[in-house]
Amino acid sequence: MAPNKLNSSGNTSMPCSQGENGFVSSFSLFPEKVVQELLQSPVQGSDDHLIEFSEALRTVAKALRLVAEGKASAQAEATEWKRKYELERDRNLKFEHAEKSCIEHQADLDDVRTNNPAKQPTLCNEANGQSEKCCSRNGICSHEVLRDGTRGSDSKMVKKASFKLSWFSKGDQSDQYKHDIVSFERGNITTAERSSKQISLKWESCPQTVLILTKPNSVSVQILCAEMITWLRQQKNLHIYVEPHVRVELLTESSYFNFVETWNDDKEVLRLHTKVDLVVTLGGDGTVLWAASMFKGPVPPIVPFSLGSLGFMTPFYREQYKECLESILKGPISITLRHRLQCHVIRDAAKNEYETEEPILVLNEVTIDRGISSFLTNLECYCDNSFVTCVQGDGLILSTTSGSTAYSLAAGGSMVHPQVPGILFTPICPHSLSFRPLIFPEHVTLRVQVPFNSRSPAWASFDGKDRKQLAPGDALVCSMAPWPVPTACLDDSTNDFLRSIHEGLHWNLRKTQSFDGPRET
Ligand SMILES: NC(=O)c1ccc[n+]([C@@H]2O[C@H](COP(=O)([O-])OP(=O)(O)OC[C@H]3O[C@@H](n4cnc5c(N)ncnc54)[C@H](O)[C@@H]3O)[C@@H](O)[C@H]2O)c1
Ligand SMILES: Nc1ncnc2c1ncn2[C@@H]1O[C@H](COP(=O)(O)OP(=O)(O)OP(=O)(O)O)[C@@H](O)[C@H]1O
Repeated sequence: MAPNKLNSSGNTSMPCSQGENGFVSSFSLFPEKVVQELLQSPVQGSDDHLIEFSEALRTVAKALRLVAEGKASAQAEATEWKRKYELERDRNLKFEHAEKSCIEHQADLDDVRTNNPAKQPTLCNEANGQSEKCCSRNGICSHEVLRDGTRGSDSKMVKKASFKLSWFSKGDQSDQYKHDIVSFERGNITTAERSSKQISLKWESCPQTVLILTKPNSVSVQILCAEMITWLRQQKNLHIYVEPHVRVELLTESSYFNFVETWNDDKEVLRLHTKVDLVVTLGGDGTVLWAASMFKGPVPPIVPFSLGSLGFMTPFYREQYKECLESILKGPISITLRHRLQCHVIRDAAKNEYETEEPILVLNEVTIDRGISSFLTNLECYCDNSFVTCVQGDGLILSTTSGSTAYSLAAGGSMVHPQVPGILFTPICPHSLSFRPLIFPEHVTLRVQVPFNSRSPAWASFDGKDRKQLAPGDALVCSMAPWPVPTACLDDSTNDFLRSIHEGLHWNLRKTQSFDGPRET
């Protein structure tokens, strides 16, 4: 440390510094009297005195240095605390902001769900630089995935295509959404004019990436898949994704398919919705279910081609795949937003309701049944914490309206138009003469609990797969998922639905009574 210099008046200029936040002068650390004595006492001529004085100065300097160092570290600590505080404060501000916008967004969603016309959102679309309100609860926020561009196989940056969803009704030119809740004018409660709300998807930028999913172990499907990929690449210059095993099959056939892309692990599957503009399924209903199960969040529009057996949800014919795809890629597309159920298994050992296993999304239904046990199931059911009933029989089906024509139908449930938002509550062979199926509104949360006095465990299965055992005390909680599956219509939601129950299930098909016969008198 540099020796202290005497200033012009013989005073020692002691080290002191003004730090950025008011670091005090060193002198104020000592009693005024001592400092004055030190500074006033003139340096005596005698060596002893000089030595004594310089010793005293050294001691003071050391003390000051210690103080300064102590102050500095205290200062550094204070600065560090201040930095941490500012970081925490910024984080809290961000969180509050996010929470506030989430509350606003939820309010928007609630407004949408209560069909508040003033709040009808139109989907976001950053492609043309407009930042509009967020999408509806049942829509797909195309802007949410637009941010991620990806590199195509030719290493060109591929942006996700943007699109807009709108409601339109055939007769009415405007696509304004008509609110269909009751309105109250002059004391008369009336239901607003209902409009056929067919949902339409309009591309705002060209789709560039297609994922093709195929039913396994089918030669005819493999042949069509190779042909369709070749056409999409040569005529439309699209990026194509397939499942890993399909890419291996294609390359075995010809190295031409080297441009086809795939993924390496489940983490990449979770990001698929940020890359894929359109999904094409080649198979039956199970392939559509398989396609939906690959998306744990937003689902790109799905174009199901019928190459299965029944094909209830697969309206497109393989023979006209070129015309179909031309029209789909050009748009607009009539789509059916097929609601999904989000299921959580809550184990008895869980500490609280939020400690659940990974949520499972189903497009058809979740069933809770007796499995291989020969005993009746005994399931306690609640709707929003209100007791509903106790199911004693083979089990219970909680189904979407899309799944109303699947297992639920076989168990005696009603067939419901897939655009109707609701949850079907259908018992499987109930041992009771009075148990009729129910349909709940889409906003409820259903809970199925295995009571502790149940003679055997129950089993849950999701779209017919992934069976999980439910021990006494375990529960399954189910509610509407926020991400529906948008499937393209050949005509529109209603005509496609009617065609599938007529052609697929031969609903109410009977010989017509002959004209001749007794007459009314
Ligand atoms: N007793 C039954 O009817 C029964 C039993 C088990 C599963 N299923 C259904 O099978 C579905 C799984 O289908 P998969 O193809 O993976 O298995 P799968 O191959 O066993 O097909 C079962 C049948 O259900 C039909 N199906 C599937 N979803 C349908 C829907 N939404 N509407 C009308 N029919 C539909 C399929 O076309 C198929 O013919 C389950 O979600 C369940 O609904 C039905
Ligand atoms: N890409 C896939 N990977 C693995 N399994 C699949 C895939 N696609 C379909 N599956 C399964 O293969 C089975 C048969 O598929 P799918 O249901 O489409 O054909 P299908 O039964 O002949 O037709 P349908 O369901 O219309 O009667 C289903 O259980 C389905 O879950």
